Amino acid sequence: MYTVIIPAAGQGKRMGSTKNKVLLELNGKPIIYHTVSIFEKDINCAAVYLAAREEEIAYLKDLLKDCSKVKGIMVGGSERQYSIYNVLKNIPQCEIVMVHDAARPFVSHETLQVLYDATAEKQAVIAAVPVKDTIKMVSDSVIERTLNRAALWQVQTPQSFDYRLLLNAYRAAEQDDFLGTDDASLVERLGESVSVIESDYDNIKLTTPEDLYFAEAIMKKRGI
Ligand SMILES: Nc1ccn([C@@H]2O[C@H](COP(=O)(O)OP(=O)(O)OP(=O)(O)O)[C@@H](O)[C@H]2O)c(=O)n1
Ligand SMILES: C[C@](O)(CO)[C@H](O)COP(=O)(O)O
Repeated sequence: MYTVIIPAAGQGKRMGSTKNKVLLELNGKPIIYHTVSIFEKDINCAAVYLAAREEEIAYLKDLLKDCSKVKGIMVGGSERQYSIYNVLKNIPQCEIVMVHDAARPFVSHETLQVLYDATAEKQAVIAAVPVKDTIKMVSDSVIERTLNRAALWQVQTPQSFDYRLLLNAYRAAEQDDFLGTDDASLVERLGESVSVIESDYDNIKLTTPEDLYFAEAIMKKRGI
């Protein structure tokens, strides 16, 4: 069984909304509700912990009161990494811990199962998809070089780890004042190997307003 940490304490600045984007509704329910519901239904998930903005904790507790796997909602920090760390260091010890963005409400049960099985063998495994576009490094509007697309993956969450390894990685990042944009990068800098499993292109992060159109399309396709 695994524990999942769901960071939900962002602001959604790039979404341009007046409220935290994970509280915006899709099909009559807040995005965070859709995300938590996936883990509530996942047979291998034992416990769900959320990082939330202090002023939204009471609302989330009420919204998620029927989700029996939600064991705690803790206050987040000013950066995604700080939000996750605050939860990670306050949850009961477990074997496998996953981190999944509240803003990714379309992760599939198949991806969760593949990640879970892989983490039994490897200590760090993340969901990702092969990059579809050609990616170039640009400096001052001039191309420096074209990267080898065959080696590029666009990383997502869930990111799944041996609990001790992730805790050590977060502690080391704090000590070194390192701020990463995902959890794997904290483990990578310890020199530990992180594996990738192929997820799917529906597992988008709702980041900018146009992502809401894609979300509508994904829900329509799934008959939600
Ligand atoms: N201080 C923060 C920042 C982000 N997150 C969470 O981390 C996930 C991924 O972050 P992102 O998509 O960047 O969300 P925001 O930080 O809200 O977006 P923006 O950067 O546009 O403000 C989201 O579920 C978000 O709620 C968090 O828990 N604490
Ligand atoms: C963890 C993540 O979802 C992987 O794509 C992403 O890096 C979150 O970063 P953001 O900078 O908060 O969008």
